[in-house]
Amino acid sequence: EVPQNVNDGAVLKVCLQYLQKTIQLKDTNGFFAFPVTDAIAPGYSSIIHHPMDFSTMQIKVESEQYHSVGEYKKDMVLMCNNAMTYNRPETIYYKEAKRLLFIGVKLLSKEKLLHMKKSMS
Ligand SMILES: CC(=O)c1cc(-c2ccccc2)c2ncccn12
Repeated sequence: EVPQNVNDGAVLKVCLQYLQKTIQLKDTNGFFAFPVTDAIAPGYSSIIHHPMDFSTMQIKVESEQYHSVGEYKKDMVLMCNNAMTYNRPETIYYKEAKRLLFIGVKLLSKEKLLHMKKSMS
């Protein structure tokens, strides 16, 4: 019988891998797949001090740097807020960030997570 706390780390990792895959699928243009460079976004690194993107989040999931879904959600919200800070509202990047934020928050909602937890136990 595996003690529950050991199992919880494995369960969390499977949940985060599922959430990452599901949310990243919505980024159809791949705008959020990799860190934004100053080459494609002039002045980005002097405006955004805590950059975040899906490839960074993927590394953190695989190396078990997230200890809860809440910590993962914070990075997803940070990634979207960065895009809504740097880009003007009329740009596709801003609009895509807003859409991803809505999808992500809905997917990571309390009831969805409770349901997922139930289906895991
Ligand atoms: C996410 C973001 O802010 C972003 C992604 C991109 C992007 C564009 C093409 C390919 C990959 C990312 C981008 N280009 C200009 C200004 C902002 N961006």
